[in-house]
Amino acid sequence: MQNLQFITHYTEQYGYADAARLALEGGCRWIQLRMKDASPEEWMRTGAEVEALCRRYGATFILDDHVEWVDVLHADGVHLGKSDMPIDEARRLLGQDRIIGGTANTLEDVMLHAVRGADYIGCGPFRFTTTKEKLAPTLGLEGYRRILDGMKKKGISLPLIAIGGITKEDIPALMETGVDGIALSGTILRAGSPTEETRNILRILNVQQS
Ligand SMILES: Cc1ncc(COP(=O)(O)OP(=O)(O)O)c(N)n1
Ligand SMILES: Cc1ncsc1CCOP(=O)(O)O
Ligand SMILES: [Mg+2]
Repeated sequence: MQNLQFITHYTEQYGYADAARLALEGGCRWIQLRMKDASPEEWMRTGAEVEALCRRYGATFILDDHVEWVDVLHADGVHLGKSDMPIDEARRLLGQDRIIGGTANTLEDVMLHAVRGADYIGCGPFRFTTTKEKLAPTLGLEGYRRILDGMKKKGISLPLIAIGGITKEDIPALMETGVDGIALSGTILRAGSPTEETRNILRILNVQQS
């Protein structure tokens, strides 16, 4: 599993597919297409575009929320939160070969996802972010330490990626907590060059993991 997931977000400067392309050009190989409030037509059009980009770069392509479009858009999987389809139901529909990620804010969330058959956990938010509305309580570094320690004690070894308001400067300390990777949107999209920023972030991540 990759240690950097880029999550699309619409900005004045970049559309969803442009954002994905910039992250891919910078070396990211795990893209989540997240388009809150997009119409089914936009999902089909942009989803096809991002799928083609991911294939060209050999990247993993997952959808936010929409289990029903994983097959249609030839996605590799889906990311599901608390108000989305339960992971065990998605697993029954998608089979063992698709990737299913689950959102967690507590150890209890992680335990439920583990029992229901998630492949990885998106755990956060690390800190406040404007990219998502209705945020769960922020975790900070201590929150990740606590959850990872609980997972160890329970014998849960699912990959856990940190998410929410993460900046480049946060990466060393976050990786020190033992998380397996990070998911980013704003930090990459706000950079002068999202492609160069992605490259720099991957460099920091890979130094941390070597
Ligand atoms: C990697 C990752 N982690 C968490 C989330 C949040 O998912 P969810 O709680 O369903 O919220 P929305 O993204 O659907 O607004 C995520 N998308 N990706
Ligand atoms: C989708 C999501 N879930 C929790 S925080 C978040 C947004 C992450 O984006 P950013 O890196 O811009 O804070
Ligand atoms: Mg969701």
